[in-house]
Amino acid sequence: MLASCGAVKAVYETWRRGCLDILLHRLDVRCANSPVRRHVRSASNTASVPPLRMEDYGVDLIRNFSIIAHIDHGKSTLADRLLERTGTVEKISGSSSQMLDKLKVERERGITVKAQTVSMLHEHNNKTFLLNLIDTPGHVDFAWEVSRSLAACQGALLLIDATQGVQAQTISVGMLALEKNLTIIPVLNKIDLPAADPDRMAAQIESTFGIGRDEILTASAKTGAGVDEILRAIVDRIPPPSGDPEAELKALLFDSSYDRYRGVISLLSVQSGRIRKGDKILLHHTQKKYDAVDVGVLHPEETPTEMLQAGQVGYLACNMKNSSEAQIGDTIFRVGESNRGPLDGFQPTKAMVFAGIFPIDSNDFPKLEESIKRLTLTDRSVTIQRESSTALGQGCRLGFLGTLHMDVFRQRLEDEYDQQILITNPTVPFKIVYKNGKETIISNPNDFPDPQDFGIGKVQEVHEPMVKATIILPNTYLGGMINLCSNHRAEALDHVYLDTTGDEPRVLMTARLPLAEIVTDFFDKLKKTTSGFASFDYEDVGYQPSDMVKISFLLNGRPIDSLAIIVHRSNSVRVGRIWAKKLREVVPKQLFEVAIQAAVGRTILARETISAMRKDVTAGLYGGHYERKMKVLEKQKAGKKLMKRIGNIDLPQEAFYDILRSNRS
Ligand SMILES: Nc1nc2c(ncn2[C@@H]2O[C@H](COP(=O)(O)OP(=O)(O)OP(=O)(O)O)[C@@H](O)[C@H]2O)c(=O)[nH]1
Repeated sequence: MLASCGAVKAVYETWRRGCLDILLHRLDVRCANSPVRRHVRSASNTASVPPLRMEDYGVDLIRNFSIIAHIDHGKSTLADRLLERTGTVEKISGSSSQMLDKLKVERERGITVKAQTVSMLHEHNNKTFLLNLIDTPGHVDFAWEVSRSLAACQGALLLIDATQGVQAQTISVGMLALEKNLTIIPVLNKIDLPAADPDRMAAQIESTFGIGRDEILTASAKTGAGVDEILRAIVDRIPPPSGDPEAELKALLFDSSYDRYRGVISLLSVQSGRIRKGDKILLHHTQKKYDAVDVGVLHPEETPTEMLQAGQVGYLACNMKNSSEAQIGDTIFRVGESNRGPLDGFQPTKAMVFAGIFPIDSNDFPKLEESIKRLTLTDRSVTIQRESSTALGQGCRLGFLGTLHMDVFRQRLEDEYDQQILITNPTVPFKIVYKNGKETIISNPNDFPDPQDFGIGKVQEVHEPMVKATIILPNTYLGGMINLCSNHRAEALDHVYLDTTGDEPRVLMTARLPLAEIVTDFFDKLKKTTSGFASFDYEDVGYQPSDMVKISFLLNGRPIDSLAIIVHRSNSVRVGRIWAKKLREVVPKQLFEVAIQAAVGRTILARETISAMRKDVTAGLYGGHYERKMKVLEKQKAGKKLMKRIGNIDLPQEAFYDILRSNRS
């Protein structure tokens, strides 16, 4: 982990600007002089270092692969070892470890949220191979990143912690790789740990994926043991990409980022033909034309090359100023060629969790909106819509792939854009089915129909999104977990034993759960119930009718729109009471009595009362110093700016902050 936030920000900015010498110096990455290492260079000293000749790497010398695994099983650490062992960088240590986790949020939380690409050169049987590695996130919320990355690969290292074995995400990412017909190389990692049990874990891999034990490698990404065998397996087992460099250009745009000087930088995987610096290119989706100003590979930083050809993965800068023009999954053609048969793109992402984001000071909305737009350039899975609230002013309603995704986005807004924000309670998208057959999806509780719209009104019913949850846990915790799921409206609970060897058999449990139940405190409860020994994954399985209601919270009869929530009717009284109590703690006393109510339509579920503040009868009796009085008045005025008015009640911004935070924790 880097020493301080400032240092991380500076390094990150430097990296973005392409001041590579400075970055390499800071990361303590130095070049060595071996024939392969001579390319460990910086873009700024290309005069002294021979450029990479991409034409030397025909498809038979290319291997495109990804590392996939459950969270924390060691992907980024293994990526570091591969970078070292191939001489792409010199020894990685201390602050520069987990080189591919570049974002501050990744370094602080120790998780990968953004897939990264890096090209390495590797000598094998007297030939130099070009290995393109795509490091992917492990958490379910970032499965879209994994899926996109796999589209540019022919093989995947499926990493499994030899002390923990197969976990929920091992299954989901492994299955994703199998679906995409990738060659899987299973690797049991962390064999240096005394608790490692490679034989037992190999049996799990065999029973889960049907992969023979003789195909399973063992390694320690920490010590470097087994890394040479992994490199050998990458070259020997993963098939080279197909594609004819002499054919017309077709390249898949699989990721993009924004550089404030050069505009959009796209990552592409060339499927056929060549793309050269200076080429005139065409993007299929927008039919817009650009000049390829710079092409190259990430080695590990941007290294310009003359061209990229079939089978290769690299970056492209083409003076694209508007990031929405770089559609992820789009095909890049060359102007003047037939431009037929665009490549299969990607399934668009589906936001599973929505929340409103508001500036602490309403005057900061334009800055906040700009920052959100910039940040979404590096994370295209976020959806944005403007939203305005009587309580919180102008803001944006954003859609995320999950609650961790939402939290990471919030942290990136704070870290990278210095924004101070309020974020409302997450809500899932509900489907409103009308009697005339129409359907709408709502992502904001304030759009939920009123109770009178049901029954004889125009609304037929409400549907909520469901997920199929997969939980892997030691047998001891099975009873507790079944209870937890049942308390969260789970259906179709089932379980099978993954293995029956060892002291503690492990169970794979499945259940159908409402998504709304897992976006609140489910993960915390799951951790507590299983002492942190369970792993959890879920997939979307569509909508089903459900008896949902909207709870509004009122202050002296006036609703606070930003606090409204949608819950299942069976939970409404309990949730209404808890929230009314929490509100009582954060709403300051006024000169009059304040009634806090939780209500579904006109039905009051809970009420709390804040008694009136006693008037200070001595106020004004003592003259005091004029300047001091003015100072106090000025201070109050500044404070008032951050106050939000609900009816005749002034609420400090912190009250919203506290209540919204307490509901997330
Ligand atoms: N003892 C030991 N520790 C390891 C090994 N590989 C990784 N670790 C440690 O395991 C933890 C997680 O490693 P990461 O490389 O961040 O795991 P990851 O899979 O990239 O994690 P995400 O990006 O969050 O999915 C870190 O503390 C590593 O130092 C290993 O072979 N042996």
